[in-house]
Amino acid sequence: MLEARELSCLRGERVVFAGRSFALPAGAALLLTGANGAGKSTMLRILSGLLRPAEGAVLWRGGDIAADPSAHAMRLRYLSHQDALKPALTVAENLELFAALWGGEVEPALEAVALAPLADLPARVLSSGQKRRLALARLALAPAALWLLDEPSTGLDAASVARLGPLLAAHRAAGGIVVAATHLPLPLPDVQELRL
Ligand SMILES: Nc1ncnc2c1ncn2[C@@H]1O[C@H](COP(=O)(O)OP(=O)(O)OP(=O)(O)O)[C@@H](O)[C@H]1O
Repeated sequence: MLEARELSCLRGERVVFAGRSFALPAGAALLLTGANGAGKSTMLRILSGLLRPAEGAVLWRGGDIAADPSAHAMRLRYLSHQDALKPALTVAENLELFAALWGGEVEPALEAVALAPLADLPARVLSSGQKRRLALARLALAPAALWLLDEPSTGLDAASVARLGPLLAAHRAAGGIVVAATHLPLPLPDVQELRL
């Protein structure tokens, strides 16, 4: 369903990676691993369609994602390094912004990341791990075929990492695909690895 075909990426004059290919069927998961600067975040940006590869193509169900970027944007959830929260809005209001775009219920999404008790706090007072959990709550709002996750568990305590397990499993059981860049273990069984 998601295919990377002979992807190469240049940053400035430097080749970050070249000739990388993989194919992921419905329900599959891929871990992007490698040293700092190896190109994990860059690969996620290419898979999201935000960055064009120097060579190669990303295909969804056999069609180049570059042919219809807005259709690709609609099918994905891209969680970058930044949590992209509005600090003055409450925890619930931050999620309502995304619910207005994608649909879904705010309360169960907050419960999925154990943030329901903090729903009325302004996002600016959250700890860094709580901010990450609020970003992750977007995944629980409404289904999307492709999750691209950049270091999803950074800053999370052990219980919060464990809570990612059922979220990821439910997404994959419904045919969703996950690609995650990480240095840390994730609760993601039956996962392929691409070392960059
Ligand atoms: N906008 C840019 N202009 C030039 N070089 C860039 C740019 N963005 C990233 N790079 C370079 O591309 C390479 C890959 O960066 P990337 O962020 O993808 O690495 P990473 O594997 O995610 O690293 P980390 O483990 O530190 O998060 C790095 O050498 C980085 O300096």
